[in-house]
Amino acid sequence: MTMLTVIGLMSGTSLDGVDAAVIRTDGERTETCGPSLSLPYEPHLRSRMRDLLDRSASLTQDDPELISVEQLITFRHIEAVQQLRLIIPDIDLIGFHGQTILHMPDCHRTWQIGDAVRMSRETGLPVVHDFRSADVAAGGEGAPLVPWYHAAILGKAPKPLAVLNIGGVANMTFIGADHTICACDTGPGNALLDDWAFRHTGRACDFDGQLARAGKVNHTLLEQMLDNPYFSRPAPKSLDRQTFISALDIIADCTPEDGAATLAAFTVEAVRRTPLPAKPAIWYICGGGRHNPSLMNGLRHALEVPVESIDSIGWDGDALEAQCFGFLAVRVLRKLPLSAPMITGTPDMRSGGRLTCIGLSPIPEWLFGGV
Ligand SMILES: Nc1ncnc2c1ncn2[C@@H]1O[C@H](COP(=O)(O)OP(=O)(O)OP(=O)(O)O)[C@@H](O)[C@H]1O
Ligand SMILES: CC(=O)N[C@H]1[C@@H]2OC[C@@H](O2)[C@@H](O)[C@@H]1O[C@H](C)C(=O)O
Repeated sequence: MTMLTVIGLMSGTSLDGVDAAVIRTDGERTETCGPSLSLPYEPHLRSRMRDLLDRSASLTQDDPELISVEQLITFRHIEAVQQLRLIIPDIDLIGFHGQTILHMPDCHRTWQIGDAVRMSRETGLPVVHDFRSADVAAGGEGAPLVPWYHAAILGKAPKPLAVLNIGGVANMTFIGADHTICACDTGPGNALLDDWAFRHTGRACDFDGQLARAGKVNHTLLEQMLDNPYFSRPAPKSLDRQTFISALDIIADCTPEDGAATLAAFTVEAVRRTPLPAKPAIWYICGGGRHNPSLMNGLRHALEVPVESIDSIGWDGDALEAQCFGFLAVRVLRKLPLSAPMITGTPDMRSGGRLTCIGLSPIPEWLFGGV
């Protein structure tokens, strides 16, 4: 199979910025991972994105604020591509996830913003995007999609294992001794903690878990948060960033420290309660939440098996999601599955994603000829 050099781009539910990574892959194997970077969104843009999330269910495509925010985040993604191309000029393809502003798989709706036409025009590269729509249209959860990548990169690691990505929302991939996969969103990741920290400290997150460490978990309020059928529902299942936003009301009267401790415990306890086919021998943690010692210590205590950063086995836990959307972009070109019953809950395996290619001349043979 032809190996392509791809830039993967992810703007996650933390709303913190764009993660971008170069990967050389054929959509089944990864030959090398190149440089990666993160470009933060400036605080005003973050707050405009938050406002959009609050009214996303009633937004229309022609909403002027939506269009304006979409252009700003697209511009930031283009900057990320330009910076990576200064290091690796020869790029074949871009995998552009965009920013999720709404995720309602029960209504067959999921919505990622990001202007793929502009991305293709300004970079002169083919762009794969809209990774989730075909899946929800087919009755799937539309997320998580990263298990394909976890399975590819951890093929040789001893099983059973689990990978936990702590982004705005947290999601896990379980890979059994027989290599079967089970995957789902576990519950909140950092998003609630970020919102709480911002409200009380003006900082974008509970930096190094300092607030949570200084507080006490309020177990009564924690149980109230966990009193939700989501946590006993079997996988596959997925979440919108805002699903558990009422937790912030539940802890409204807590001190900033106790509120943060209780939210960190919420993230951890949701992972502990996730129904799994077997107990993993080890959990590998990726995503920004692994930088928060309150979350990592909580997980180590709750899961009773080794809990390690995925960096400990040579992967960059901050770049993994961006690499994943580079990997998935090649799967889209090759029409390999993005959906599967055990991952997103579709009735069968199927491909997805869309290709946008503006003004490319000549069109490379591998693009439509099959890679
Ligand atoms: N030093 C740190 N201390 C505490 N939290 C941290 C630290 N560094 C990063 N984080 C957390 O990680 C978050 C960013 O994580 P990440 O980049 O994985 O999110 P994301 O890309 O939005 O993920 P997803 O797409 O999975 O939702 C920040 O919003 C913050 O909460
Ligand atoms: C709808 C959506 O954007 N979901 C994201 C989000 O962020 C984490 C979690 O919720 C996960 O389900 C997914 O992202 C990862 C990259 C995925 O699809 O695997």
